[in-house]
Amino acid sequence: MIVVISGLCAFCVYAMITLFVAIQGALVSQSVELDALMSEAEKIALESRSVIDRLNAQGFDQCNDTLLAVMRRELFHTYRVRDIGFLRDNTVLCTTGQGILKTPIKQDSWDFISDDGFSYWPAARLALFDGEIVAPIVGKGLFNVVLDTRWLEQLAIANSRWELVYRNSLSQTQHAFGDPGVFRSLSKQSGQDITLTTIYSETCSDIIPYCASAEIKHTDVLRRSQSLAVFLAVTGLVLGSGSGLVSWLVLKRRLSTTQRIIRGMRHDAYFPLYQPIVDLKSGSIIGCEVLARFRDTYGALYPDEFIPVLANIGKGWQFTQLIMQKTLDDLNTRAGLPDGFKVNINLFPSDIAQSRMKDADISLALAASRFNIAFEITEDEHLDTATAKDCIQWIKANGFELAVDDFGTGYSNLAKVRDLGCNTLKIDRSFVFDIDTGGLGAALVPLMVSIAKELGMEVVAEGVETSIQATIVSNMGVRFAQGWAFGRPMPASRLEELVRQTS
Ligand SMILES: Nc1nc2c(ncn2[C@@H]2O[C@@H]3COP(=O)(O)O[C@H]4[C@@H](O)[C@H](n5cnc6c(=O)[nH]c(N)nc65)O[C@@H]4COP(=O)(O)O[C@H]3[C@H]2O)c(=O)[nH]1
Repeated sequence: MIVVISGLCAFCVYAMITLFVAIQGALVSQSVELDALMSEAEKIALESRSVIDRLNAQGFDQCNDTLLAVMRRELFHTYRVRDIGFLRDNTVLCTTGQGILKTPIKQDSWDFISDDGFSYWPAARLALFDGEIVAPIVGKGLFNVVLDTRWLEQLAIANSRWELVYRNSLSQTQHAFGDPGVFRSLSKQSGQDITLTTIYSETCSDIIPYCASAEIKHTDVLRRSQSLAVFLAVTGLVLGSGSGLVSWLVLKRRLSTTQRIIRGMRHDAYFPLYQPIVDLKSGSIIGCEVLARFRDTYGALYPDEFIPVLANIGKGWQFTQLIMQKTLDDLNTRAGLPDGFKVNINLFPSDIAQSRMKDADISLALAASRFNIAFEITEDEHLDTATAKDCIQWIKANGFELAVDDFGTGYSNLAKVRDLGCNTLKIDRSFVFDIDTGGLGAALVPLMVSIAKELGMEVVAEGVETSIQATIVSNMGVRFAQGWAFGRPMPASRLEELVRQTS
């Protein structure tokens, strides 16, 4: 579902961007085409008006062969006039196309008249060269001309509706050519307007009293450019499915964290780091806590991710043995670490509850090592069983120490700690982090210290990040501490170096 949604989202975003680009492109080409339309309209208007003015200036008052010859010569020299007519009293008497008319044609009254006296018939129906055509006519005095608008039609914007209007000195407009009603008269001299459905442009000429406008629907922008639509569809599909694929891979990778954690056991992904434990009085490093790390080809995972999974899938003991063995391999050869150096190793509650530790080869190897091994356990209901108690007895009888981890959180309480016969109490870092600003720890740590002393236990403060915190917990009677103030979890070689420096 996420894959489909993400693919669709990517497709929509992409489609919107492409549509926006296409609309901007359409707007630009609409303006260019409109300018070309206007320029052609200027040529038609100027040419037709000058033909009419020249003929009127020659003083003919009747239609004869001389006039027809003059009219035909004029027609011959024009590009944008198709026919010239001579008329009197609104009746066409002769035309360049048909000569002197046997039956003169009564001219309809004009649709509009310009400020300088030119009459217009924007869509006249007329017989021309034996055919009936619809063409604009303009006339003044004794002459009118049929305009050749084929260039205009060719220039007209495909799929766009467009209109050419005459604008008089009072800014009133009259339809002259194209699709009636398109022109809206934006208040500016020329302008553009994009609405939700259409793209509209208009421009007015400085030379002739005409304005041109064009309008295209957004949907037609794509229809107009079929190749753009195909491009949009293909690349959109590629992008949409690509994005879907990426989310699928991310999802798959996430889902397979458990697989990575399991595979990591076989592929040597786990290794231990060591965090120093410091004697606050002397400042020397008296031991370390073993903290597991995970790294495979996809990157690192942290204990908060893999420890609960390992516990859930029943791989706790296998993992504990692996870390113990690596710890021994790492530390045994480090001459810089003194005999009796304290090494704290974390156990899963199940390692004890199922008595895994008892008589295991790795437990015996640890017992035989030159280090003072302490097992860190978090108080847990499973430790109340007879099997667990038997295992704890075995642990103590074999010279190991027990430390209660994260004291003050979860199930831990002092009565149980006393019953288990723990040697060390590790105060959880949540009591330390705000101890210098009078947090909960400021009140509770002295209490924990005094009870631990009564029970004959050592106290380690976890998560000491600053020297101020170290001084405060030390003043509260805490003897040992662990935290970034003394070093982050580090490789054995670095630990050995630090021990040498501080001893
Ligand atoms: N904010 C802060 N954090 C500090 C500071 N100093 C140390 N820490 C972090 O606090 C955690 C202390 O270990 P933990 O309480 O035993 O808590 C451990 C432990 O319960 C468990 N764990 C780690 N390694 C093992 C292992 O090998 N076996 C088992 N069973 N559990 C392990 O995972 C927990 C988390 O381990 P990490 O992520 O390594 O986190 C470590 C350590 O990196 C500090 O000054 N400030």
